[in-house]
Amino acid sequence: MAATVIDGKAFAAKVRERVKAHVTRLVEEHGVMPGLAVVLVGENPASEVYVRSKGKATREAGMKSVEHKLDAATSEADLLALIGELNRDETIHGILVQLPVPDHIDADKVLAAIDPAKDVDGFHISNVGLLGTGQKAMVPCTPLGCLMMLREELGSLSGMEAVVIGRSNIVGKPMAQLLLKDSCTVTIAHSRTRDLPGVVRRADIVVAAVGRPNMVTSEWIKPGATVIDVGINRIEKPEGGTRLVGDVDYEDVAKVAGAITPVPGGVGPMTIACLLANTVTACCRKLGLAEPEGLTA
Ligand SMILES: Nc1nc(=O)c2c([nH]1)NC[C@@H]1CN(c3ccc(C(=O)N[C@@H](CCC(=O)O)C(=O)O)cc3)C=[N+]21
Ligand SMILES: [Mg+2]
Repeated sequence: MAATVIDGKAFAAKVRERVKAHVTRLVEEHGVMPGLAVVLVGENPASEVYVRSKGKATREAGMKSVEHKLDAATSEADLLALIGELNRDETIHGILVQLPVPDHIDADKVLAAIDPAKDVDGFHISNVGLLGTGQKAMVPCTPLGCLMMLREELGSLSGMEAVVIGRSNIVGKPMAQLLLKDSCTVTIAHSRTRDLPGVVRRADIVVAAVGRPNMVTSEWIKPGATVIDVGINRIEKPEGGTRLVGDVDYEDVAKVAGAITPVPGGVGPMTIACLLANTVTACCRKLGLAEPEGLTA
């Protein structure tokens, strides 16, 4: 039986509608328009595409969108000064500094300078610590989007075996925390894991976030498992040009999985929807309002 395709694009559209409804309420009942600032340092064509689509999605949701494009030679001090201004700006509820930043800038220092309450990426150590101790945090957008899709597809995740492939601070580790919070038995596997296929074969839920095109194949997958593909790899096509593929060999894995996310059209659109969701959440928290329904973990 062929796997169910988890339509991230369609689900993201639903989340964005929810975001829009909350934004309308915030504007009409509280006179506050949530604002998101995205900061991009240097020229990277892929990053510029993401920044543009984030800005467009933000405006479509009825929110304020501010983009700061800084020269690649911008000093760390100037970037920190801009973050300070955005921290103090009452019209800005969310701040995202697009990663990676150029080598002469210390990313950890930059992330630590963002007001944790405005840290819509959830990368500040204070949010990392809050999430890790089960407290109210800002949750990183990609793992949050993956969790929303898993809950939508599977209902309760309680007791399930989850294997996260990849141990990055932006996906693997926070993903594992969220799955643990939903009472999964969680394994974080990575490049040094012995018998990676054998470990992944135990999983009811597989989240692949390694950055290796088509690495996960059908022999790794327990029949019926739910597979979330976080990879976004641009590869050369034999006939010229490039195409986007995930970390999962989609055609192959779809033959045995119960459900699978495509690339593109899976995790990517959900990441952007969750960025908007986090901006609304940050705004609601600042105003002392209840957590916005359907937008948090
Ligand atoms: N501080 C920070 N936060 C981020 O969240 C962040 C970042 N830095 N740096 C770059 C990555 C990348 N990223 C993506 C978001 C959406 C898609 C997306 O919507 N992708 C579409 C396809 C887009 C295309 O065709 O290129 C899809 O998967 O369907 C992709 C990638 C967020 N990132
Ligand atoms: Mg790794």
